[in-house]
Amino acid sequence: MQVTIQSIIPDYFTPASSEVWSKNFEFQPNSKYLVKAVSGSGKSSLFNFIYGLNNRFSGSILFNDTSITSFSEAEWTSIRTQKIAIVFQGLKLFPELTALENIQLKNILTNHKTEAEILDMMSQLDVNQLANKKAETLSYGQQQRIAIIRALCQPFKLLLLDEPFSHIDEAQITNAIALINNEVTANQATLIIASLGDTYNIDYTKTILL
Ligand SMILES: Nc1ncnc2c1ncn2[C@@H]1O[C@H](COP(=O)(O)OP(=O)(O)OP(=O)(O)O)[C@@H](O)[C@H]1O
Repeated sequence: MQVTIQSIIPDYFTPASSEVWSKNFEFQPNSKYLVKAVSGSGKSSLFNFIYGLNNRFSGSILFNDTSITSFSEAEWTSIRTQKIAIVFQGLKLFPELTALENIQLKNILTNHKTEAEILDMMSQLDVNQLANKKAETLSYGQQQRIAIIRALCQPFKLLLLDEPFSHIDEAQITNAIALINNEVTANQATLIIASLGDTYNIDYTKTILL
């Protein structure tokens, strides 16, 4: 999916000069981007704009050739189930649900992965033994790995990851990147990772500064 941003500026803060704010930029289909941002430069805002959770900006965002302001709530629901997957900086897991129940939330709607496939993904990230534990009982790094797997258990053409590895050790980051790369390729999707500084070992099409 092509995502075009045209002269976007948040309504509620004045960003510093960057390669994104106030500029025109196209995130191309089947491409990988690192968005490097210092804290407070607005990367969570950018992701919330693209995900349709926050419309407090001027300028335009287009998916392929369609402005996102034209989407109805029903269309956004469909987009968030079928087209865009996300790992929020704050993860947004449901604390009372188990790890597996959290992962299944969108998968149940789309039948994208079998339970065996999900458990295999969990074992690749060494969280399979946590499947039946409530999310609130897991460490933050374990929750991050659950949130990553949840994002991968739906169809998507765009995967947004907001500091997804901040509490994960090197070995598990390597495993997570392998899993993410596989699923991005299988879905023929665009990947956008936001990071405060780490670049990770990913074959980016482009790194942009926010
Ligand atoms: N809903 C809001 N209303 C008003 N100001 C906001 C709102 N959300 C964010 N801001 C402000 O906008 C700026 C960017 O916030 P944002 O969370 O997008 O940055 P960020 O780069 O993701 O930050 P961090 O990496 O520290 O989480 C900050 O100055 C923040 O205080």
